[in-house]
Amino acid sequence: VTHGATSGYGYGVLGDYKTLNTYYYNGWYYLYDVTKPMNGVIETRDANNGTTQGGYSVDSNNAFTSSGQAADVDAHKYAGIVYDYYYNTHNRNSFDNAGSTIISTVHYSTNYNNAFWNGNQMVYGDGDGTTFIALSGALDVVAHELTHAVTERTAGLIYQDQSGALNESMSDVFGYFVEPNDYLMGEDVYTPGISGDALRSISDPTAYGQPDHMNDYYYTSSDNGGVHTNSGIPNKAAYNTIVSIGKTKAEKIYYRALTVYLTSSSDFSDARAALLSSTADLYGYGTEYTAVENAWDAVGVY
Ligand SMILES: CCC(=O)Oc1c(C)cccc1C(=O)O
Ligand SMILES: [Ca+2]
Ligand SMILES: [Zn+2]
Repeated sequence: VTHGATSGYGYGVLGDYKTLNTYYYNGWYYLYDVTKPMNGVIETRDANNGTTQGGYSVDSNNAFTSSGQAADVDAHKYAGIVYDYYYNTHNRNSFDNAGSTIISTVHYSTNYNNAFWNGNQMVYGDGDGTTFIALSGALDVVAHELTHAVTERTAGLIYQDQSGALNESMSDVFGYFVEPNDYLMGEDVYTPGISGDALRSISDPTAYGQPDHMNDYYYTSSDNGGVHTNSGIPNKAAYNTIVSIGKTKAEKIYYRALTVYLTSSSDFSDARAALLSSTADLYGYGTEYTAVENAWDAVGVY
């Protein structure tokens, strides 16, 4: 065969075996997934500890089994899982709902305890080995980053103060919806030497220094007005909503709020209103509506 879709495999950041959608071309196998509907493509690249986009992640025998390939394996696999979540659950075709290619770059810089969406692609550091290991090794982190892209193309929540904290919260909340086995964020790649901890918790934001009530809103000029701190307040409201109406209904109202009602300057009170409008649209003014009111009352947002 000259070129085309192939099935490979590899080991992820935690040493776990996984199959991969790859592409054979001219003697090399690429982390390039063409199996998605509507021609959605997922491609994974390797910066090789530089700070450029890097070149395609390739392998000579379709077995991505070296330690240096683990971050590539997970970035690729998990981007595919997040694509599938948005398509299967919300009928959204990639972050722009137009099938744009989802690009990830791993091994960005050195000892880089960070992951981000740069406006065009996801970028993952390797961590310093103490605070983080390679950040693409956590599905909720990948979902968090790709949700920044979805938010950017929908509500466009400005990354500052309350709209910025909402931006962060949407990424954490969809990180939960994609990986609903716990209410923690980043636990799989955070502090390898400490078990049971996480970057954040949506069930108890205060466990990691975040407020869970407006009375404790953190006014600061750093971190774009504390967007990674104040996200605890809408995160707690989301947790309250999930516990009372269940994940299936909660993810529908959150997706509708993000894509229909929220705008770039929405604040926490606007988020409450957007979620109530979404709930009314989908389920009426019954128990679900009351549950969302109670969820936001409990965090002091009206
Ligand atoms: C859960 C993923 C996450 O929070 O990634 C970030 C990290 C690790 C550092 C700085 C910013 C971010 C982010 O994506 O907001
Ligand atoms: Ca998690
Ligand atoms: Zn974020």
